[in-house]
Order: sequence, then structure tokens, then C-alpha cells
Amino acid sequence: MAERLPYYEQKYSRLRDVTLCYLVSGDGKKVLIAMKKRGFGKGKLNGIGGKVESGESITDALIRETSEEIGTRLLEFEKVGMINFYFENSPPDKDFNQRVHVFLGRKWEGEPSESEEMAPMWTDVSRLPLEKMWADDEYWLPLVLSGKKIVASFLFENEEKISEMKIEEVNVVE
Ligand SMILES: Nc1[nH]c(=O)nc2c1ncn2[C@H]1C[C@H](O)[C@@H](COP(=O)(O)OP(=O)(O)OP(=O)(O)O)O1
Repeated sequence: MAERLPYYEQKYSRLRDVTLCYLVSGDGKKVLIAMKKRGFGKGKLNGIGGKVESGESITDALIRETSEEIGTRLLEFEKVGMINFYFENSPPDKDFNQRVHVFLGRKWEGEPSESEEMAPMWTDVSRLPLEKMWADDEYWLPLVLSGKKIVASFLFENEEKISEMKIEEVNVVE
């Protein structure tokens, strides 16, 4: 089968930036995931995050989204991944293609709480509910939760099905 990912990487060389953050407990055994209640990925369990707004840095957006979506103030975090997502069949009026900057949150202030957008819950790192998460998560989330850093690209046929992927472990994520 022809590789289509390089075509998408070239065609969409400038992707919109989005943040995604997983809070991790001090002993590394629990991770906070949340049910997305509206918009893109509605009904899926995911980390916390959203679009970087104009004039905002990635870090500003990370902190703002964490505060807006679960009411906690992020104090310490680490960048662990950068993932490009391409969709083969996006409706012409919607651009789902995006670059997701992935962080682990190490310290925060305030108890995570439910908002209009997300309902958070603590989960065992060893028992991630992958069947309720995005299809790509099983390929990279266990890696970053075990201390690895990754750069990856995924091409989706539709919101449920991956057609191609590329995952590279790196020492530092830009
Ligand atoms: N394939 C995928 N796998 C994954 O694990 N997370 C993904 C993903 N595709 C997108 N995400 C994450 C990134 C980001 O945190 C979230 C999408 O953010 P949204 O588009 O909902 O942004 P906003 O919260 O800014 O939305 P609005 O306020 O509704 O405009 O989903």
C-alpha cells in the first residue's frame, strides 16, 4: 500500500497547535483522564487541553486550558510528546488536522473538578481504559507514562480508524 503520510506532512506543513496534558500522581501510578463533554472528540476519555489562541505561547495555552477545563493551576510540567494528526476525510469546512503538544503535569494547585467541557477521573496507569480513548493513544500514551518522550504522526481514515502511523522515541521534545 502506498504511503500517504508523507503527502499529508508536506501538504499540511503548518498545523494548528493544540495542547494535551495528563496530570500524574507523585508515585507515578495514577493518571488523570477526563470525559470530553462537547466538541471535537466528544464522548472520548482524554487528557486536558485545547487550541492555542493567537498571541499565546504553547505553555500559556497549557496552563489556561488546565485551569478552564478542570479548575487546577498547573505549577510543574514536562513536555513529553509532539504528535501530528492528519485526517483523510475532514469535511471541507472543518480542519481537524492538528499538532498536539503533550505534557505530563507533575504539580498543581487545587483539586481537579468537573467543568462544562470535561469530567475528570483518576485512573491506574496500568489499567488505562484505552477502548474509550482515541485510537492512537494505545500506541504512545503508555510510552510517555513510562518515562519516554516521543515525536509521532498519525493519519486517520476517519475519527475511529488509523490508516498510517510513525512513532519515534527522542531525548528531548522541541
Ligand atoms: N487523536 C487524538 N488523540 C488524543 O489523545 N488527543 C487528541 C487527539 N486529537 C485531538 N486530541 C486532543 C487535543 C486537545 O486536547 C483536544 C482537542 O481540543 P479542542 O479542539 O476541543 O480545543 P478547545 O478545548 O480549544 O475547543 P473549543 O473550546 O470547543 O473550541 O483533543
